[in-house]
Amino acid sequence: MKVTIVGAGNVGATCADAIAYRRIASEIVLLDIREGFAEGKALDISQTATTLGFNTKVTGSTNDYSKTAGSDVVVITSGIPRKPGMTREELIGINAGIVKTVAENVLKFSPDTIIVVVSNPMDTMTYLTLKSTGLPKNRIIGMGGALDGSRFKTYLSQALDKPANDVQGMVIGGHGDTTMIPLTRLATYNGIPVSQFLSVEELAKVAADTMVGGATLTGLLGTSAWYAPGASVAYLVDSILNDQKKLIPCSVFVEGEYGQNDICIGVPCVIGKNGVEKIVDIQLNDAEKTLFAKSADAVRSMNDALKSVLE
Ligand SMILES: NC(=O)C1=CN([C@@H]2O[C@H](COP(=O)(O)OP(=O)(O)OC[C@H]3O[C@@H](n4cnc5c(N)ncnc54)[C@H](O)[C@@H]3O)[C@@H](O)[C@H]2O)C=CC1
Ligand SMILES: O=C([O-])CC(=O)C(=O)O
Repeated sequence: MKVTIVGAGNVGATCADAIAYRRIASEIVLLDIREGFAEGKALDISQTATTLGFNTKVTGSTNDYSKTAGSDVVVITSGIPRKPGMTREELIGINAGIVKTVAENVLKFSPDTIIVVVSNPMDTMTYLTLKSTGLPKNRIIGMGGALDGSRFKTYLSQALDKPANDVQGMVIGGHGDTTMIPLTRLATYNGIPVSQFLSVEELAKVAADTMVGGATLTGLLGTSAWYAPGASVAYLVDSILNDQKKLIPCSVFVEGEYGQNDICIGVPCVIGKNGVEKIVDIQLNDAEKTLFAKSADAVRSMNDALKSVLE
């Protein structure tokens, strides 16, 4: 199975590293516009093969898409990341043009691929990819919910003082500082509602910390995060390539689900070899429904900014 990752920067290279190390694919191509950069990252990752014990072929390419031919999955991480004090939405002006061109180039050589969109603002870039390529909606997947969920579970585990892998939880809605919806009501510690252990105030703090999880890291690092994002992409790619049918919140095109139409937004999806195989309808309560509708309005209004790019 072949995976191409466009953008060999922090997230792209980390994701390639995780996919190789975890033996998720047999071949990885990293592509970047910076001369020699993707080749360098690929060579460095290749040289971990014997110490980490994988045989995945990892190669790099400077903007030569013919090397990506026949990819089963293409991950788009090309574009600029935010700096402290910025929102993801502020990246739209530069990233929209990059993502649109990259998607066009990728499809010339891998017409049957599934595209995973990572570049921010991710929900908007996912919608742009869907509209500009005209691909069926099951083959365009925005990655955000897997990462937001992993942050949510980390903050929950810290509040509970319990191991992270004993905690279950999900984040739906937009992948934005104000649009994310951590579903605290449904989060559990090994199946026991976390509300049995944490106060309303403690749960509200976990939710608030989760929502600004990316901004907190951007403030600490001076650019946005990459270890958890890269690992989250690998987790998603694994479910596609190995047909694991994991339930992962992803930004996908909705047609009536959760009461919304004509946007890409984070909803729980079964992810397998066909990409998005099912959107799972969770019974939200009234407060959650209101939050989801508000999140969808914000995501929709960002799509208006794409009009000139989509013309
Ligand atoms: N959806 C999510 O959960 C997350 C999204 N992101 C987003 O992912 C994107 C990448 O972030 P980083 O890797 O940290 O940035 P980075 O700056 O480290 O890497 C981006 C790479 O894209 C390359 N690039 C730019 N234009 C290109 C083009 N036309 N073709 C090929 N390559 C091109 C650059 O040369 C650079 O190497 C950002 O937009 C960031 O906001 C980051 C973390 C999580
Ligand atoms: O915060 C950012 O800009 C990058 C991102 O999407 C994340 O780490 O969640």
